[in-house]
Amino acid sequence: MAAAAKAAVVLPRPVTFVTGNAKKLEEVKAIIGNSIPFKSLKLDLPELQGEPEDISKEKARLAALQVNGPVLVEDTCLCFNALKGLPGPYIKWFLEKLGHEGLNNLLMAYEDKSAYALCAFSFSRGPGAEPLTFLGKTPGKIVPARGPTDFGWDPVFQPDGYDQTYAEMEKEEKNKISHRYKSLALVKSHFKEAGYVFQTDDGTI
Ligand SMILES: O=c1[nH]cnc2c1ncn2[C@@H]1O[C@H](COP(=O)(O)OP(=O)(O)O)[C@@H](O)[C@H]1O
Ligand SMILES: [Mg+2]
Repeated sequence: MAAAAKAAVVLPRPVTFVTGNAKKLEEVKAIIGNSIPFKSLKLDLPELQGEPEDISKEKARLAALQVNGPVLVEDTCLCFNALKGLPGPYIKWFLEKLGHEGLNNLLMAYEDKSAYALCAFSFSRGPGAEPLTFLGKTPGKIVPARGPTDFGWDPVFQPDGYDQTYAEMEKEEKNKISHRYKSLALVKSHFKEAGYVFQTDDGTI
């Protein structure tokens, strides 16, 4: 006989994906599709300093309190191996201040141009619940900017095994190999395994 079924965890409403970044939202929509019922909320949450996983978890705790329900948040790092993982979680400010050329210049003194993109999604079932974190990592290298400049450091990151930068790739192609795709694949399997049940607004399940 099969093991006794676990009681389903009922979530009071769809998961809210909290982000202030429209481009991230676009990718998350494309990758998640209909597999997880979610809506989005545009909110730029403060970020703790520290390790990527801890930053993401803390963001989820804050978001769950603000939304008063289940939330999904993410934090993305771009880590240069020659710089022992920096800029990492601080890439947003490095990019803002230095631009694509400045990011390349940071590596001028090093032969090693390798880097990795790291995405940390965290899911919290609600206020007070310990968030779960899912990490997705895509290795590549830092190159002089090529391609459209509409999303962050996409033009300077060339994933291993490709001649194109993230920016030059078709969106569907990026979404099949990206750090965000890999992290969301783990989120999706977690949802599948946990078998969450979503309560709709009118109280029915
Ligand atoms: O997949 C990506 N490609 C290129 N740039 C990205 C990607 N994901 C995030 N970024 C950029 O990297 C930085 C990561 O910062 P963070 O994850 O804190 O973003 P957010 O605060 O805008 O949500 C931001 O500048 C963001 O625009
Ligand atoms: Mg960040």
